[in-house]
Amino acid sequence: MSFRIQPPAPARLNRCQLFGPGSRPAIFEKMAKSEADVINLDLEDSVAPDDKDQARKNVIQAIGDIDWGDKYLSVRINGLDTPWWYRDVVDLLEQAGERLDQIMIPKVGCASDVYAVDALVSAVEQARGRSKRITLEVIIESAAGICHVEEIAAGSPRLQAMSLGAADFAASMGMQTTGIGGTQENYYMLRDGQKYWSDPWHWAQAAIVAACRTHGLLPVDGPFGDFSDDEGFIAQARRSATLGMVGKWAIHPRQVALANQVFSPSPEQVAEAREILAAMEKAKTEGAGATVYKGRLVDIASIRQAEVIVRQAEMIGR
Ligand SMILES: CC(C)(COP(=O)(O)OP(=O)(O)OC[C@H]1O[C@@H](n2cnc3c(N)ncnc32)[C@H](O)[C@@H]1OP(=O)(O)O)[C@@H](O)C(=O)NCCC(=O)NCCSC(=O)C[C@H](O)C(=O)O
Ligand SMILES: [Mg+2]
Repeated sequence: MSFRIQPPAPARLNRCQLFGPGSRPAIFEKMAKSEADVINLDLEDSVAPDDKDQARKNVIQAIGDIDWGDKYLSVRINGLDTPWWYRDVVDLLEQAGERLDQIMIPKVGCASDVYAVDALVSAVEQARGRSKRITLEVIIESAAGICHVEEIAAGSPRLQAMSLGAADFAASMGMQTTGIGGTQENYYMLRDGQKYWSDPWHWAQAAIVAACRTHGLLPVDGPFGDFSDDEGFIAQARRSATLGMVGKWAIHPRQVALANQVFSPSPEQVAEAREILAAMEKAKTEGAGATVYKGRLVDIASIRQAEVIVRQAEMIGR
């Protein structure tokens, strides 16, 4: 281990982030009643330009009016290349109540983007005497974003989470795709005439997970566009969970339960992790740093792996 100890990510559940357009207030109550851990009210790409001002007003009102329970409440502002983002930040922090937890910044390309929003948030918080410190989440969804992912992850002490936005990422990279996330028809290896599909999102996800883990942030997988394809969503989510991501976006309510299921360790996984910890505890009393569990080696690194799963289980009360 480096002399610098890896900081822990915020200890809160982030298995599913349910999105809804700020221009569609009729669904806000339904979002609040969902099983999602995080709610993202959107002012960005799901809102048409002519609706931006009204969407902002809807969101500000809903933050105060709706009972959001114990959900982490986040608002996605417009990108820093638009004329709307500063007004989003200022109006949210001047007019929305203290129930707001987080601002999500889309299309972040460098650490200065995070700095700019942090500076504005800090000024308005101070001027208005807001007592709750707003946290930030960023979306990596451009070539610049992935190139600068580590400096972005270190960009502000307010940062708690980082998501991959597969749609804008694909566009920025010039990828020949139209589907949002999941298997891409033309991304395959050929052997003996058989196609073996690979995962074009893998490397970007791994880069995001590494940057997040280095700086104590929650790495999150973004949208899966085909909300009629439950199996495809689950497969994508399982790959993300295996790589170390803690959750995934839902762009339709039917995806919420799927994400919660994948990003909650199964009873079998939890039992096995606890058995490994017990086996290592016994090995320790016998003066050993390694032992055999179900015919395979477990050692001190296995303790750290098992602890990841036990920590997840404890957060969901298992
Ligand atoms: C995708 C949708 C437009 C579909 O809406 P709709 O046609 O109303 O769906 P259904 O008829 O199947 O709805 C069934 C019931 O569920 C309610 N509903 C719909 N959506 C939501 C929601 N998001 N949260 C809660 N409840 C919802 C309907 O009202 C129906 O209720 P009832 O009549 O009582 O049965 C819509 O789901 C939607 O707008 N989704 C969110 C889109 C969004 O926010 N997109 C932005 C995030 S993705 C992105 O930006 C890309 C990313 O940045 C990247 O680059 O990758
Ligand atoms: Mg996007």
